[in-house]
Amino acid sequence: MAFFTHHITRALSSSTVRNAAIKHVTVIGGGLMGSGIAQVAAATGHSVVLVDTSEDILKKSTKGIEGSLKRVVKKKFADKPEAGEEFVQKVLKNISTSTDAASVVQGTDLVVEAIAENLKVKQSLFSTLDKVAPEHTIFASNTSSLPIADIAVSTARLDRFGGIHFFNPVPMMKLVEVIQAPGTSQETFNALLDFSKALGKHPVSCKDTPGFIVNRLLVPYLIEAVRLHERGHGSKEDIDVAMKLGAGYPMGPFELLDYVGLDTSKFIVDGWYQMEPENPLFSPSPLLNKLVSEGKLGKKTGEGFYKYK
Ligand SMILES: CCCCCCC[C@H](O)CC(=O)SCCNC(=O)CCNC(=O)[C@H](O)C(C)(C)COP(=O)([O-])OP(=O)([O-])OC[C@H]1O[C@@H](n2cnc3c(N)ncnc32)[C@H](O)[C@@H]1OP(=O)([O-])[O-]
Ligand SMILES: NC(=O)c1ccc[n+]([C@@H]2O[C@H](COP(=O)([O-])OP(=O)(O)OC[C@H]3O[C@@H](n4cnc5c(N)ncnc54)[C@H](O)[C@@H]3O)[C@@H](O)[C@H]2O)c1
Repeated sequence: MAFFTHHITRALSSSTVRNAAIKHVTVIGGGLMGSGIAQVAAATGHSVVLVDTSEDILKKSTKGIEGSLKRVVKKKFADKPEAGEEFVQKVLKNISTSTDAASVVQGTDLVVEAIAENLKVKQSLFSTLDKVAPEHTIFASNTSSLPIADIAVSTARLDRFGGIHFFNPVPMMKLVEVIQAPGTSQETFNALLDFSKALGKHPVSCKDTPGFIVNRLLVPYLIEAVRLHERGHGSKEDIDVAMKLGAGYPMGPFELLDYVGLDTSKFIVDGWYQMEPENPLFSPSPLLNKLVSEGKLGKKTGEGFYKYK
């Protein structure tokens, strides 16, 4: 069995990794992003514990990771399928799973949080973990749109708290935005940059500004595509084709929204509306709200703007 339930005792005690490179990583949230982050961390030799709320979800996460790894090795080990299979098994052995975050952070150097895009839920998680995680453990959020400082304030380790924003699909997307909040120490920031590089990613530095770099530009574009369609000015199919063939995007805006997840997209737009209520771009979108209320959350549920079944 490639995946095993986490045992609290670890071979390496927390004190031996103090000030050393990040080796043990706890990823909280085994959805689209957490699974991808766990996968690339394990594939680059880190020991990873992946945490979610139920064994059923974690089973789905591990199945997804295995499927994604197989896609990766199909290319990387095209001429050596046996070596590819060996690599998959080696990576899977680096990942254990747990439903109890507080009990597994003891030996961790870094906690990467990738749970729902909801400030209160993220604060509650970090506040709990702050009381049990070792002193040296760095906390980082993969939030798409929330200020890192607002999440960090739930802990007493502002200096060891930063942002690490990955892109979907994590195994394919090279970029990581590393965010230095006002309280983030230079040491923590450097550790997150080094960790991103160790994953084979290309980090860019970013201040704690809403949407960081990519989403500051991407969110207005995506939501404006929905508005354009809601106004009856273009079908979603034509808008998608237009942006792929006319602007060179790999996916059209509706395909990308489905790929990101409509629940996550709604969380982001609603959050920005609260932040900037005078900006009509972020006012509630009837179409987005309808799809989410119907449980049509995009590719992950089999239907969003498009059907995938
Ligand atoms: C309203 C507010 C919304 C805001 C949203 C913000 C969200 C967030 O904060 C930021 C983001 O992430 S923004 C989002 C940022 N993201 C973007 O913008 C993404 C834009 N899209 C793209 O870059 C491309 O379409 C893809 C790279 C996804 C797929 O490439 P493609 O060529 O179009 O199509 P293909 O034929 O399917 O795949 C080809 C091969 O790629 C490989 N592979 C693919 N997925 C894999 C995986 N999961 N695992 C492993 N491997 C994977 C595999 O080898 C596959 O070959 P296979 O033989 O089929 O196995
Ligand atoms: N989807 C994207 O394209 C994308 C890209 C970059 C960043 N993000 C951000 O990453 C985070 C996760 O997004 P996602 O798309 O992976 O969401 P998702 O819905 O696919 O997965 C979230 C997972 O977190 C789990 N979870 C929720 N509360 C939890 C808790 N208290 N403890 C443990 N697990 C918990 C859920 O069960 C679920 O499996 C969000 O903050 C989102 O904004 C998303």
